Amino acid sequence: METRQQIRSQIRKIRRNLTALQQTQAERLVTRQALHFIEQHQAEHIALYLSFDGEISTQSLINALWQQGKSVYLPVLHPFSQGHLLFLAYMPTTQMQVNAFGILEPQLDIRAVWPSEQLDIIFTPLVAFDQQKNRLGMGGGFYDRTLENWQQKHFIPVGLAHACQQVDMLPVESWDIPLFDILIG
Ligand SMILES: Nc1nc2c(c(=O)[nH]1)N(C=O)[C@@H](CNc1ccc(C(=O)N[C@@H](CCC(=O)O)C(=O)O)cc1)CN2
Ligand SMILES: Nc1ncnc2c1ncn2[C@@H]1O[C@H](COP(=O)(O)OP(=O)(O)OP(=O)(O)O)[C@@H](O)[C@H]1O
Repeated sequence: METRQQIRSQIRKIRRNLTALQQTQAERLVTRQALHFIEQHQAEHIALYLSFDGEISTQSLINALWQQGKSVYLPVLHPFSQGHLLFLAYMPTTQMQVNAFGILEPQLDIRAVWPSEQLDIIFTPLVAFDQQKNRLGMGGGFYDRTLENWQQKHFIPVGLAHACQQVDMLPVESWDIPLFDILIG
């Protein structure tokens, strides 16, 4: 069995090599599915992420949600609680900055912090997933911590991924949290 680190680097490489056309088509497919999922669940407060490293793009989904008047949130690396995320409101006017991983995130503003318990859906990035909806991320454990015991919380965690990110079986660790669903572009 391959190690988590081997799977990460393999899939990240494949993902980075998707063509612009493949990326655009996947974005269109996943946006349609996500809008349908949001409508089904009557979700109003929705956490997304800004794509990097070949991740399926969330840009057209975010634009559609803004048009519908939904509230969109993005993850921000917690300033002192290492390995934890905060979720901040994201609007077209939000001031952005580049974080330690080179990903754009809202500038920390206490007034924009939204408790994860009050989110309806958390759409998560992921590197690899399997049929059991196990999720392998970038390796920081950020979403594992956020999603801990999600069944007892209000929000639903849903992964967004390219089809090429699916693997037969992920080696699972005790802290890994299976997702409610994964939408494949
Ligand atoms: N778009 C997006 N945003 C996200 C995540 C994500 O996976 N995707 N995260 C999900 O958790 C958090 C950031 N987690 C990350 C963890 C590791 C690396 C990373 O690139 N690590 C480098 C080496 C480490 C370094 O540069 O210090 C690498 O593996 O090449 C990036 C993001 C929060 N925001
Ligand atoms: N709920 C948790 N509580 C404490 N530590 C955790 C928790 N979840 C994960 N960790 C720690 O975080 C580290 C990274 O975990 P893992 O490799 O599963 O991250 P990942 O799922 O790939 O990343 P991410 O969730 O950020 O996308 C592990 O060393 C693990 O010990």
